[in-house]
Amino acid sequence: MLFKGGGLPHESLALQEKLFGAGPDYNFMTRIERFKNSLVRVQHFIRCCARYNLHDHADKKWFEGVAFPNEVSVLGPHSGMFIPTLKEQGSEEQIQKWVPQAEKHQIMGTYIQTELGHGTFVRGLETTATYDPKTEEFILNSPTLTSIKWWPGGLGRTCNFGIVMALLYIDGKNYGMHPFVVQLRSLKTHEPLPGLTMGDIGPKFGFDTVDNGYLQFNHFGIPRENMLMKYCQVLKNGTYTKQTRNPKFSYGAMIFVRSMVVYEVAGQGLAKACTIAIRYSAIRRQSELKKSRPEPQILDYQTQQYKLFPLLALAYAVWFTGVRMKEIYFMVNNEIKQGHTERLPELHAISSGLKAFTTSMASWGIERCRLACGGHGYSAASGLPKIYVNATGGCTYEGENTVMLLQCARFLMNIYGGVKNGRRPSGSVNYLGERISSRCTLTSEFTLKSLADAFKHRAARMIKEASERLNRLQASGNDPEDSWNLNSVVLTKAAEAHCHYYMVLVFESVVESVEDNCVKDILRQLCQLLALCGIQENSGDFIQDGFLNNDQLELVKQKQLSLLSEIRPNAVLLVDAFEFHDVQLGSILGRFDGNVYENLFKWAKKTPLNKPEDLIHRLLR
Ligand SMILES: CCCCCCCCCCCCCC(=O)SCCNC(=O)CCNC(=O)[C@H](O)C(C)(C)COP(=O)(O)OP(=O)(O)OC[C@H]1O[C@@H](n2cnc3c(N)ncnc32)[C@H](O)[C@@H]1OP(=O)(O)O
Ligand SMILES: Cc1cc2nc3c(=O)[nH]c(=O)nc-3n(C[C@H](O)[C@H](O)[C@H](O)COP(=O)(O)OP(=O)(O)OC[C@H]3O[C@@H](n4cnc5c(N)ncnc54)[C@H](O)[C@@H]3O)c2cc1C
Repeated sequence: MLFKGGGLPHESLALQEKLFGAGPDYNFMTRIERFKNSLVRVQHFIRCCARYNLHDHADKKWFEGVAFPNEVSVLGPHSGMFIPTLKEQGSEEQIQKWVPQAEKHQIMGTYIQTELGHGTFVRGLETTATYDPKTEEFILNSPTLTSIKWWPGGLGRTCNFGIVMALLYIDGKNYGMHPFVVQLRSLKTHEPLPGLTMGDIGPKFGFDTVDNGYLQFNHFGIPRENMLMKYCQVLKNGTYTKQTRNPKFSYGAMIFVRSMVVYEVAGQGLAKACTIAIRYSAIRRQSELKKSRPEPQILDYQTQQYKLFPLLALAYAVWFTGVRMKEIYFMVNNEIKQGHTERLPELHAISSGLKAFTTSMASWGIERCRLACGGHGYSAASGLPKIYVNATGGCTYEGENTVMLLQCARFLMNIYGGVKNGRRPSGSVNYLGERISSRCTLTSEFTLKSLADAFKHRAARMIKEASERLNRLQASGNDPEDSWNLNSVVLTKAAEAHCHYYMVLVFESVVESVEDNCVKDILRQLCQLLALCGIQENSGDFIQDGFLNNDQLELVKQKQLSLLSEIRPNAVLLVDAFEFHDVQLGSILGRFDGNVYENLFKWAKKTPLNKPEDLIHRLLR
């Protein structure tokens, strides 16, 4: 119950749907078959939403977890970006016009921003939307090869609508990037409309079930009413008006998805991988621990525990951080709706930083889980390759991770600069207003408070040093931009240290809030392990200014090792607590019943290469 909350009823409903549990094995399908299979599931999912009255985004998400296990659903961009952007950036009339159709899936949309030549640098996008007051239309055009839209999910074959980000031109003047609602395909024939050249961009590392696409505009007209006009308007005569609000509001869809990715992608992906690797390590026996004794479960090897338990602790930490990130998003977004925009920069910084920090950690962790499963981890039957390729996409989409860390660092530098000028920081950065203590309070007890304080010290010091280095670079004659670039490695490390502290702090607060003493003790062990591993892996950061000494580092190592034995008896229960159904895991190694070998054998016999096939037979004969 620590995890699922309201999710169980919707998962159970979805599990009753035969279509979601049955069908050919995903691993044996070609990309086209995977895509078709996914479309059949999408259609069934849409029918289920109507049948069970599923309207709420969270309810649908639980249902989707079973309907599209370990795949990214092509509905993701529709429900995660198209609808939220309509709601957040549309006027009341525009919301009334498009949102009900979109929610009933009568129109299917995506978010069309990235181009062949630019993804990261949004201000460098080239697609134009030129207003023509005579026809009261915007003319969308792709003026160059590099301006062709590239990557949007569902654009290739599925979607008939999209929100296109394009540069608004009126009377030759460039008003910057704006969102436009564009019908892409006929609602009758599903053919692309004249003036549009579009298709799928081809096979990828993962995301087989998503038709990421391209789109080239050839002077394509859309009605004036199709520019999303909540914050900016273009009147019939071409007059441009805008509310005196932050121009970065048009980046709102990205903040939303980044905030969700921490839980939905990093948290879920790593928790699934840990479930598979730890369950498997409990049934797999190998070698001898003691002569002439039965082979031990591989989970009894300390080295195996050392590989997996820190990842288990990380999975819990990322999960809790993801839940907190969602709460913060909805809280600040509500404030923004009431006109209070003060916390937008902090929301942008923390969502960018955590999206980058957690997807990188999860991606690395999932691969470690796969390696920990030995040979069978390399088989698709483990389910781990599929989890990895989908989760690691999160390091790139919605803002490449290095770039996101630099956005977080930019905010930290602003705040630290403000503190130097006497301003008091608040929220996630309030610690930057405190005096950095040089005294380390870590003792062999390793209280969660003392551990969190160590991460606070590290983050504050690294932010201070990044800021001072930036100033030094400028003082020695570099201009601000070059100074930033020459300091950017240091800046990303400072942003990571900030996010790391935030994650430890969230975990600590969850442990403190648990009432059941037994659960609290077990979670405390995990939280300690997370923090101690963080200290050991980054020990240079903690000893550089003499905060930790060698004796304390030795204590850290000792406690880490003793925690491995303490966590061992609960390890399998701790992954069972995530409550992933076998259907969601899609893994023979991670089966709940532990019946791995029999099912691996059955699975291998079904592989298409074992079927009679003329050409192969002839070539081999
Ligand atoms: C629900 C679904 C969940 C699960 C989904 C799973 C499936 C997913 C399927 C996959 C789906 C994948 C879908 C996809 O992938 S959709 C495509 C996603 N694309 C990106 O994410 C592009 C990344 N690039 C950018 O966002 C911008 O270009 C950046 C941010 C890098 C620079 O931008 P720019 O050059 O314009 O800015 P600046 O650096 O000069 O800074 C100027 C000022 O602006 C502030 N600033 C910047 N940005 C924001 C902001 N957002 N809110 C508030 N403020 C912001 C900034 O702090 C600075 O403030 P100050 O320092 O001056 O005070
Ligand atoms: C699976 C997937 C799904 C996607 N779905 C969508 C979608 O639905 N809609 C959509 O519009 N887009 C989508 N995208 C595109 C995605 O948002 C972009 O690929 C992403 O924002 C990264 O931009 P880029 O490709 O331009 O990377 P680049 O910016 O070219 O990154 C390449 C390298 O350059 C570095 N770099 C770039 N700029 C800087 C800088 N300022 N400072 C330091 N280093 C820098 C990066 O760190 C990276 O190492 C998707 C991408 C993927 C992989």
